[in-house]
Amino acid sequence: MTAPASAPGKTPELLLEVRGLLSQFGERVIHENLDLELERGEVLGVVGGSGSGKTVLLNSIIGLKEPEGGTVSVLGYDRATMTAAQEADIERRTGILFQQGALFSALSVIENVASPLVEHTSLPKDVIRELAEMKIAMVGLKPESHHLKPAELSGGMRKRVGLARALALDPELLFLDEPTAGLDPIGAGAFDELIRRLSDDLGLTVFMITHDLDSLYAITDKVAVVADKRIVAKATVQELERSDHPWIREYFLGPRGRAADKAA
Ligand SMILES: Nc1ncnc2c1ncn2[C@@H]1O[C@H](COP(=O)(O)OP(=O)(O)OP(=O)(O)O)[C@@H](O)[C@H]1O
Repeated sequence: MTAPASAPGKTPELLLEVRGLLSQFGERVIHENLDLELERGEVLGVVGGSGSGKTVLLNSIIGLKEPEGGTVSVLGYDRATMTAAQEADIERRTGILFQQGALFSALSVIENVASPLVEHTSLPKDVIRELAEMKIAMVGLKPESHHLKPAELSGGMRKRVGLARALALDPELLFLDEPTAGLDPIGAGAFDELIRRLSDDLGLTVFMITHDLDSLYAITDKVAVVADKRIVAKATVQELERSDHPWIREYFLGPRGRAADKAA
């Protein structure tokens, strides 16, 4: 069992605060009045139907999409008013694992993992190399992988390299976009375990978009549900199983949901 995200009686520290988010593409409204909070130490799963706006939400949080309304604060900085130095601070203190890994295809595994250290620190080359080697070991890859190029890796290995790179700068906040998509159930289970262990050992706060019910049961503290253009619920999976919302009921109490519950 993991410790609760915040001690009782203590005001939780919010690493992420989204208020009244409005997201649009032309006339098309994706989010309206969306609120979401993430406390330090929390592992949050983000679910929702296909096209419900999970990736657009992630992009609004990490600064890839400008919101049409509302506020987005990351690590206490308001995205709309932050300075370039504050934005760089966020970049240093957050890690992102994109769905396809987004590795540099021309670079080797170790060069990919080292790239944030090269960009954001002035550490000597040998120290950068050592730190990158450490992160690669941390995600369970062998030294033999160091010189391989992304095209020479399996899907699961590519995800691990992406995770090692996301962890390169020892982030406080980690964003994962469908980390187990495309992995077989055993590979996905191992990846879930890895993320939970890293979050427990390093005190990482995690925002994880997923379709994977097993992941939700295995590693999240809470799950936020994107539906009806907003977050309709943020609760534990056990609480969500008792929800009246039709999409949540179908998702958690349909045949797939029941199987994941049993396996957990
Ligand atoms: N650049 C864009 N221009 C226009 N519409 C977009 C753009 N990006 C996303 N959308 C629309 O926004 C909606 C939400 O997309 P989003 O990718 O966030 O969904 P999602 O919940 O992540 O879906 P999935 O689970 O299938 O990945 C979709 O209807 C999509 O077509």
